[in-house]
Amino acid sequence: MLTAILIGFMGAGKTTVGQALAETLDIPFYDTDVLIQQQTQQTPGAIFAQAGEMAFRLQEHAVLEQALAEPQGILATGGGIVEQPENLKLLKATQVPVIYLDAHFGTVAERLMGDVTRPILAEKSFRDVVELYQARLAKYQEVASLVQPVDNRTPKAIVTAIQQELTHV
Ligand SMILES: Nc1ncnc2c1ncn2[C@@H]1O[C@H](COP(=O)(O)OP(=O)(O)O)[C@@H](O)[C@H]1O
Ligand SMILES: O=C(O)C1=C[C@@H](OP(=O)(O)O)[C@@H](O)[C@H](O)C1
Ligand SMILES: [Mg+2]
Repeated sequence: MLTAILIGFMGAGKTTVGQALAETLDIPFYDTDVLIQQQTQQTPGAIFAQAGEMAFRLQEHAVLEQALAEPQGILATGGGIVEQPENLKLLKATQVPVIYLDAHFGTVAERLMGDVTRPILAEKSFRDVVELYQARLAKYQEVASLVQPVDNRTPKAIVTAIQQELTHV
């Protein structure tokens, strides 16, 4: 079984913290975006541009199911994992701790400013991104079994806090 699944908005640090946590625990690291890229030979940006968001979401659902079947590891998801009701069902049903990396909007906005690798940002106005953040917040909270605040904390400090939380699960 996986040790933890990280969820949260773009820029919360799921990929960064997930990788560091997997290294610390010496177990495999999986990231839905990387799995999609490996299986399609296309970046998320290219899939969004050529086939559209729904094609990306279908791939994302498929790799989530695959990753949930892995015998061990840490899984970082994409921020939009909560967009598909089927994914919400999977995340609620799993015995794997689902950790919400909780970042204030200001934190992610600062980190994502000027980012060209996230297609969702390219398509949306600032106002739309604020609305998306607000709409997704409830969904992250709905499926999370643990919440980890990440504002003004280093990835290392967050990894340590998650390790402590996991020992109490
Ligand atoms: N705790 C942190 N403190 C400072 N910068 C961070 C932290 N976590 C992530 N970052 C930076 O924020 C950006 C987004 O991180 P990333 O791990 O890609 O987030 P996500 O996978 O949630 O979209 C990267 O440039 C990363 O280096
Ligand atoms: O929030 C989203 O809809 C997305 C988040 C991205 O992952 P990160 O949350 O790791 O940036 C990536 O899956 C894709 O660009 C779509
Ligand atoms: Mg990521």
